[in-house]
Amino acid sequence: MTFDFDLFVIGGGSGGVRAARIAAGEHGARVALAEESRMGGTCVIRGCVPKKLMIFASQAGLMAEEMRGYGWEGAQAGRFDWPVFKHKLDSELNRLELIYTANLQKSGVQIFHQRATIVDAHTVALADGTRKTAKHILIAVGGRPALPGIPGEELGLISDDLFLLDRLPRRVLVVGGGYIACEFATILTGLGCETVQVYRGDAVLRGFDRQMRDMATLQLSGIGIDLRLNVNLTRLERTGDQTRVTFSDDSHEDFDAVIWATGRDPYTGGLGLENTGVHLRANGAIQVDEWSQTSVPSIFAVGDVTDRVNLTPVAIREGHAFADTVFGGRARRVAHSNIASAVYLRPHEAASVGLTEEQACARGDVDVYATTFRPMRSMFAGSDAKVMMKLLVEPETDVVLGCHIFGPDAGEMIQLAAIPITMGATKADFDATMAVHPTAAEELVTMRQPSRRHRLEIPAQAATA
Ligand SMILES: Cc1cc2nc3c(=O)[nH]c(=O)nc-3n(C[C@H](O)[C@H](O)[C@H](O)COP(=O)(O)OP(=O)(O)OC[C@H]3O[C@@H](n4cnc5c(N)ncnc54)[C@H](O)[C@@H]3O)c2cc1C
Ligand SMILES: NC(=O)c1ccc[n+]([C@@H]2O[C@H](COP(=O)([O-])OP(=O)(O)OC[C@H]3O[C@@H](n4cnc5c(N)ncnc54)[C@H](O)[C@@H]3O)[C@@H](O)[C@H]2O)c1
Repeated sequence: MTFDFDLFVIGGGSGGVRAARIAAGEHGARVALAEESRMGGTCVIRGCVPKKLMIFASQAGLMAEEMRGYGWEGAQAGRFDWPVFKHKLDSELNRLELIYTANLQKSGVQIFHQRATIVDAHTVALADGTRKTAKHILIAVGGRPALPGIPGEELGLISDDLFLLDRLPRRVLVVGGGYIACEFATILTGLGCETVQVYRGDAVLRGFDRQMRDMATLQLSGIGIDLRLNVNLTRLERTGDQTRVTFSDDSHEDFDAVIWATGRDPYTGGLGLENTGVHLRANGAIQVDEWSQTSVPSIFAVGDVTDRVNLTPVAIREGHAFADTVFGGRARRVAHSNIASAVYLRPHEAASVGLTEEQACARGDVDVYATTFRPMRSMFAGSDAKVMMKLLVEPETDVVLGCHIFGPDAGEMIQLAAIPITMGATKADFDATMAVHPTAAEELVTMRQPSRRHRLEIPAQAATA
């Protein structure tokens, strides 16, 4: 049977673009890619990139405050001009989008700027009605913001909208306690919006190390966010140009904007998967094996649509491994353990790799080397901001199971700590490493004694059995 293409990729985001470029450019496959929106996907257009630029923009007030502590009398952030920033941001995203498109073209990928759906195991339908056949189909359609399912939810904004606003809201409510909610609340308050963040749990960043969650929770309030914990919303209504929010205790308040940051769902609806027999998980994510292959042998899926670890570098690795395996004759799997990540808060970021203290305790014995301190940089300026560094070590093997850093540029630090930890480094390897002085990161190689030792309690019956 002959096909129009060796590979048809649906979705021009992190995973899809990498897979298409490697399959076509390095392995000589005939590749097509369909993108219904802008090339680059979530990360480039409405995620990591614009978000990080906004984080940088948002830190002027904190920097001015710090500099006043260093003797720069009267240092002020000045007035933030959203239209000026927005214009620059738009130009930057246009530039990146063009680069992504050009790189695909240079690799020989045929691009269709339209939505694609699946007709059968080897056929894709484009929005203009044409059909294309391919030996393999790669689904890399990503995710979409999830709404909480309450009356009036359509009156709220989603994360995509933040990057499109004509003007910033004066008073804004951010709902959620995950990566997006915490980063967005940090951005908005830093840019001068009166920011309320509500979260239904007792500490933000569920899934992260508890001690770090507590520090992040404290910091959000410390930078001026009105953070309210153990709170839910029950309804949204329009009142003039305001959005009226009713909370779970029946109180209500008006905001210029409400932003949902209540998670993301795999974007599998309306994709035609019912025509194929591709198995989905309960949350709509595409079920794949270790090779990113679905239950239909010719169809593969990578990135957020598979809901494994929803981060850009993971989608890129999965796309690359797929292309090498299927078109390059080089079987490659992606290890989904020890994946480092960072939450870009200000002034201190929260960054992690490996097990949390809670996970390590549940798994077995663990020695915790942890320190919290005021770093010289902020202490001199008169700030109370504390840094936390933590290494979790398995006593029997001395292997470092996890590392957690809450501090300035923790994202940069965790990237480097992730290398030895991925290699299986022991605490002795960390100890043998000479410190770089004076840095905050030197604590990672100078913590001598465990702060606490957790030992797995073995039930008496099991111990004597
Ligand atoms: C606000 C925000 C901030 C983030 N920050 C970070 C961060 O700092 N670090 C990090 O690692 N990750 C971050 N992420 C997560 C990261 O963006 C995703 O994990 C990553 O983009 C997933 O890549 P993907 O290829 O799976 O999907 P996407 O990048 O979402 O790409 C999917 C593409 O498919 C297109 N598409 C969908 N359906 C169709 C169709 N039927 N036909 C044609 N095209 C289609 C979409 O338009 C989209 O362009 C962030 C996410 C958000 C929302
Ligand atoms: N810095 C980064 O690397 C970065 C930044 C942003 C996003 N991301 C990726 O994108 C993914 C999605 O981010 P996210 O913040 O949307 O998801 P998330 O899963 O991290 O957080 C969702 C939050 O919404 C809350 N929530 C869910 N349903 C709710 C409801 N009905 N009412 C009230 N609260 C509710 C949850 O308790 C949770 O706090 C992340 O898991 C991450 O993988 C990464």
